[in-house]
Amino acid sequence: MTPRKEIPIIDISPYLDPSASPEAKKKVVDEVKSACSQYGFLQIVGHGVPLEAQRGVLKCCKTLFDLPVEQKEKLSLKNSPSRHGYERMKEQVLDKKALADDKEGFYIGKEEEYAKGFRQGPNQWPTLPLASFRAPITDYYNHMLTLARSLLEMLVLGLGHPISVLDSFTQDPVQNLKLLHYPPHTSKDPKQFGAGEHTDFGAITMLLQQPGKEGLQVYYAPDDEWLHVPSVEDRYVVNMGDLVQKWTNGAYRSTVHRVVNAAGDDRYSVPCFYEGNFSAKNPFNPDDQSGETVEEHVRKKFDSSYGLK
Ligand SMILES: O=C(O)CCC(=O)C(=O)O
Ligand SMILES: [Fe+2]
Repeated sequence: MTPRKEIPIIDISPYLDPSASPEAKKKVVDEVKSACSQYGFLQIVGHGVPLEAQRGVLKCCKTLFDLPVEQKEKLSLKNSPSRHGYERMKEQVLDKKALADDKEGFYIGKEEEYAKGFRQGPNQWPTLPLASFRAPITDYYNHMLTLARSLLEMLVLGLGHPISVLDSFTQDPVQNLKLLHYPPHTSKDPKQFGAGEHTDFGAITMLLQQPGKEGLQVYYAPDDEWLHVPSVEDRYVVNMGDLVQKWTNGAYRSTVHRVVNAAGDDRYSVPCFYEGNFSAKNPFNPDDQSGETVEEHVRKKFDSSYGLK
């Protein structure tokens, strides 16, 4: 019997350690490259994000989603030109062949003073004490920016590019946290998912799951099977979005995945979507400047999943 496939688990700490040898760093880059080519997904440890920051953001999920629904509705993403804020239960349809997603969510981006456009504007903060929401969220957001930068470096190095190709792409980057709450499923309809089948829209996603609360499934085409991803404290799941697949001509894959809440009770998770500079075209290949910008691509997919325009 062939062993069951699993998403590779990679310790990236040698890459982050200034005193590690070039060989040790290259080994990490090679492992990341191989996971992105075969699965489009990896699990990472040794990532440098403090445990308190991870626990803090998961606690914010409970704090936010426990608020009365009227209070959450006041923060609807539909009120915000930048589309920050609250997604009510069953508001998003990630798979149009399935039922609406059995989840609620809350988007937080970089705090801007005024509305600049899609994904770039002020956040809609709930009325909660600074220390119980905005402060831990902001701290976590900044850790994600640092992690994204390191991951992107490994991705470009894996394809033989110098790190400098990232210079303009990582300038003023758009990045969004999404707090997610999956209640226990009440429907037994086989078309009901917590999150329907989809690929992520942007560049890379860094996903934090509530430890022990499983639900993420990744489609592995060679075996035509869904791989169940474990949920282990201090381990991130990283995946490539559509843009990276397009920019690398498929060398790194953007893989279909979905969520079925297997926890038996509430499940919280926090994906962080790193999109990069919104006017970028192809940071992996400066000669390929055809096609859409990051903003055009992400906006189209986002709007379609919420039935906006
Ligand atoms: O909650 C999860 O485990 C994954 C969520 C996801 O795939 C997404 O929000 O794009
Ligand atoms: Fe996703």
